[in-house]
Amino acid sequence: MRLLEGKTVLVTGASTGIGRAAAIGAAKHGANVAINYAASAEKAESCVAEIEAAGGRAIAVQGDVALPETATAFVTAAKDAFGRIDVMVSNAGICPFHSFLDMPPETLERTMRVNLHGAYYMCQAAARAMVAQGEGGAIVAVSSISALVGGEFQTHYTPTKAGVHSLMQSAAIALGRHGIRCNSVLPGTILTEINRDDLADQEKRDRMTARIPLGRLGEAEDLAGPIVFLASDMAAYVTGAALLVDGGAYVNLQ
Ligand SMILES: NC(=O)C1=CN([C@@H]2O[C@H](COP(=O)(O)OP(=O)(O)OC[C@H]3O[C@@H](n4cnc5c(N)ncnc54)[C@H](OP(=O)(O)O)[C@@H]3O)[C@@H](O)[C@H]2O)C=CC1
Ligand SMILES: C[C@H](O)[C@@H]1OC(=O)[C@H](O)[C@@H]1O
Repeated sequence: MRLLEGKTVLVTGASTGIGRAAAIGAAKHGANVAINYAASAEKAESCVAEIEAAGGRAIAVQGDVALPETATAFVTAAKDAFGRIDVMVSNAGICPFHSFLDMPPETLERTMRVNLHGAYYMCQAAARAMVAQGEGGAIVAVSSISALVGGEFQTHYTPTKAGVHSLMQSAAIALGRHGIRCNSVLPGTILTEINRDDLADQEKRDRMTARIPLGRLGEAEDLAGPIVFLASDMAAYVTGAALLVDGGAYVNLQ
């Protein structure tokens, strides 16, 4: 069964990793897909090419999500290309690992602007278009297990993920009357570009893996199904929810 047939799905940060897997997963379920990226034009175009090669339709739009104008331009481009907006997957994010006591203010501020402000602007722009359209919609934000637990070298990052989780809860209330559902996924540790250097430390990698009841770190594709589900009418009565996709890591205290 194709869960997103004829819908337009927008995905931020879809040149690589979770966003790319979500975009390709949505296209496999029949969606027309608009992807945003910041720097990786070739990878974004290869995502579009992969979708088109499988018979789908996709466009790539460059833009820094930290800027509010990127959100309006992205939503406008998607609407121009496909005629409507049904789903926003707010995924773009950065995690420049750094110790707390000497955190450079610019690293803190950039992480906040990309991860939290970027999600805010994108979800707001999509919601405005959905309200104007008058047929509801779905927003899925990629938060993190890090919304619930800390990280020594992520003191600038984990608050942004808690913020995204909270944003979906408040937006669910604000947008319920318009038939717009707002949910988040909370990935555990997923092998992508964002943690390639961090997980080059084999001892850390083994330690992280040992905590996971399902016995392995995640792959970007592990998020595609949960995101497509929350975006689809299968989740018609799900809003304000957060779905852990972590192989069981969070519940494994001892
Ligand atoms: N990997 C993990 O373990 C986990 C990841 N997450 C979250 O998943 C999301 C995706 O990360 P992941 O796939 O792992 O990492 P990747 O580094 O593979 O992907 C990040 C994506 O975000 C884009 N991006 C970065 N900065 C900007 C920006 N300013 N404007 C627009 N796009 C931007 C990148 O595009 P470009 O390359 O063009 O710059 C890229 O497409 C993030 O929000 C992250 O916090 C959550 C939990 C766990
Ligand atoms: C980038 C990290 O490896 C990753 O990001 C998250 O949100 C997870 O909690 C992991 O720490």
